[in-house]
Amino acid sequence: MSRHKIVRTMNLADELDDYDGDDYYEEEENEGMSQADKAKMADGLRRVREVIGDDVPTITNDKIEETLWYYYFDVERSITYLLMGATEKKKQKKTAAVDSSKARATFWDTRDSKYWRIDPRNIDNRIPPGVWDDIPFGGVPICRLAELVPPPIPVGARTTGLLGGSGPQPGKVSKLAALAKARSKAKAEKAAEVAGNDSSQSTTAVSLLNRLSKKVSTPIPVEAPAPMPVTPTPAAATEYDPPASESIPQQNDKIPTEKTRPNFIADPDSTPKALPSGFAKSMFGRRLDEMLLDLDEEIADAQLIYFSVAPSQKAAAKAKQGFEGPSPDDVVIAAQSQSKGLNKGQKAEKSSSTATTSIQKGVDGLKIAEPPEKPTAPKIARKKIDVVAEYEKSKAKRKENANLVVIGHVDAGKSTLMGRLLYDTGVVDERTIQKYKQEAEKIGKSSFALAWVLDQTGEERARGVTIDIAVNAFETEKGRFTILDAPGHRDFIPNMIAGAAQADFAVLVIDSSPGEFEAGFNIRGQTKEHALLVRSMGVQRIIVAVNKLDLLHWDQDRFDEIRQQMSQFLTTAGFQSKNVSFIPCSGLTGDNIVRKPEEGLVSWYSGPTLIEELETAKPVAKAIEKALRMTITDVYRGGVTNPVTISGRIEVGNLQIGDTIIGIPGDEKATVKGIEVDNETTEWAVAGNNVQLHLAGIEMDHLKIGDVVCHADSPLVPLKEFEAKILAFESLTPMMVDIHRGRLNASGRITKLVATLDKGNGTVTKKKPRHISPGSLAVISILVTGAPLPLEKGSRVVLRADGLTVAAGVVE
Ligand SMILES: Nc1nc2c(ncn2[C@@H]2O[C@H](COP(=O)(O)OP(=O)(O)OP(=O)(O)O)[C@@H](O)[C@H]2O)c(=O)[nH]1
Repeated sequence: MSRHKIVRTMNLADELDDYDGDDYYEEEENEGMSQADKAKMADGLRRVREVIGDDVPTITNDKIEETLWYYYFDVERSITYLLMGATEKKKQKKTAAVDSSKARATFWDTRDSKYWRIDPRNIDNRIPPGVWDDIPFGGVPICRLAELVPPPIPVGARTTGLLGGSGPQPGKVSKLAALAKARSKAKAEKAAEVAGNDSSQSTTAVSLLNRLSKKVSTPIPVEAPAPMPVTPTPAAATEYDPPASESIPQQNDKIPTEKTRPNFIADPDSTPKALPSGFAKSMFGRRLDEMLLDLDEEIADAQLIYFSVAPSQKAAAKAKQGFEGPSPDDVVIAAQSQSKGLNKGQKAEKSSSTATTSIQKGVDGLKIAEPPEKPTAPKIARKKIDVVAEYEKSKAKRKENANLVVIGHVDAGKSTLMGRLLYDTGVVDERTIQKYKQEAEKIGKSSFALAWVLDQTGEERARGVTIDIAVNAFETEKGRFTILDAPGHRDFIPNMIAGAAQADFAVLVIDSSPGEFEAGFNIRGQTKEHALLVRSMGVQRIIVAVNKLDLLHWDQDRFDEIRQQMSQFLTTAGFQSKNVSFIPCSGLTGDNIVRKPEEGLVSWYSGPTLIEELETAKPVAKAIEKALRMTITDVYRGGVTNPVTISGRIEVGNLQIGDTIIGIPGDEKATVKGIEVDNETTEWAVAGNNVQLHLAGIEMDHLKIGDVVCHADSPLVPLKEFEAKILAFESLTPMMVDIHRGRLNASGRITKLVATLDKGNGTVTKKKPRHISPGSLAVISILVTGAPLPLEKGSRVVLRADGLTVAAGVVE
């Protein structure tokens, strides 16, 4: 079954329930050699020795272990490499050539080992025959080696789910969020059960009946006890406050009011005695009271409440005992009022003086916890840097960062292609790929080894499907790129929207194999939906990677056919043809990604590789002098010295250390005490930078994913109702919609269809249309059903309904 078919047929709820997602991380976190690794190493060493023997002097145990480690304990490859190395050495002695290990050592020296990624043996063509036969990886030209940065902190949704933002999140939640919620609820319930949660036992009818029915196995003849008059005790009325569901009032019953509610505990003799329900009678009959006496008190008490019958004397007496004397709260309140009275010079009443003394004693030992003080913003010097001028000066020195979102239909090969890009640029090393390959093989998904570079969570790997945006970065001689690998599956489109909201340009991956391009391109496919969405989110430049051409023996006709159909569609979707390009490639084999193709494709294609095309795609100039706007993608503790750190991409404006900021819709201010751009500390940052801000004077709880960071003196004003210019993907009428802004989504309603517009010049073609047809440009009015959303003129929004993207556009 193809992977997307598996996805379609699987029950996500079950999958989520079954999966214990952290397996993959556990191993990652283990920096040293684990016991399992040690065992594998010992076994590998033994097996290599069995084949090679002990008589090759250059092959030491250390060498074998090093090789096994490098090939992730693959004995066969290690043997091939070691034997080839020995042969090489002999040759080198004769020719006095450079010692390969020396060359390797030099390479190591010149680079920070942390960033060392490329095996030089791939570069100088000394690859042992057969080593890579079944792995089409490697072969990175030396000119492509780049100084590489570790990926930035992954976006918050990896840990926090789809929703974020301050304030309530009313209305519908996405399917994934709902599943996650259900899963945690189930877990919590399970935990409560295990812990023997008394309160749930006493109020849960089912569990109670289960317990009772275990104790009472034989039915008992029915005879109802005589009804008792209700004698309410108003003084202690609040001690019993049954939930509405506990007793169903009979037709002539008066619903007990606050004053008339009975006091079971204070006076057992005056306890109201109602008739047991029919169900109770049939279960327990006349012996109901006696049975209650026999049961343990805890069950008896619960039974008392559930069946609304008289309490057992024993249970009531015990309960009464427990409530004799003042409660701890009473003690505190009495002491407080007494001390207040004393402060005012009032004399304490003589009759209560004894009690007061004992209360006072008790109070002396008590302390009322003060609410934690809000951290005060320390004075952080603001250097009054002219950020715009500094940015202009630094432009020549700095490599520009571009965010690229990778989009396309499910299974088009997005993650594999990006894994390949990261591998061939050296961000991911050979050993990691080998490890992924072996692990993927174990679960029958060996072709996903490269995709696992991006698909890091257990869920994603187990299912072979990208769920959330993965963030990675790589650098070339000309630029720095942040990859946002978006999920292709339609269930995870909200995550894809979050990625598109931060992108400068898009790489649209197309599976060129027969039937697959068509599946993605049809009305239910994601190729069109993704392309429309990114354009609606403001992305102007799109690179179409016509992928998996290796499966078609680099068929030029197929490439031309796809190019022709896609060009037509992308132009109608609003992309200018100068901003659209097509790259034939294979993520799996690596042809035309970083490495120029050597055969097949080369017979008819001489254009740029994907990476060359990326280097030409300059991000659009940002408004760095305008008011600061940055959507928070993560909030976390950045260490002891940085208790509150946020990350995100500055969309507009600039900021510097010492600035006072506010996260809208929250109202707490904070001071910026440190800034990191692409993991380097800096004093200022501008629009387009992916930043981490270390904050002072605020607590974590006051900032949420999805909040918009502004300068405190120019905050955004959240909107409850707004007009938006949108492109309709589906037919629109006044209807309920989910409003997506980046990673946030909230429920709303289209209240008015204001007008349809001419696509060419934006003039009004019809006022107050009765509906808006798919493909039309229109202005509509939207009401947010919950709390106002952090939106303003120019904010990009996407509207979804019933799992479909129905429109996208810009707030007017
Ligand atoms: N032959 C061939 N197979 C490929 C190529 N690229 C990807 N695949 C295979 O296609 C399958 C799906 O690849 P992924 O990279 O997971 O696809 P994806 O688009 O990221 O999937 P989602 O994120 O779940 O939508 C895997 O089995 C890959 O090995 C390619 O260029 N050639």
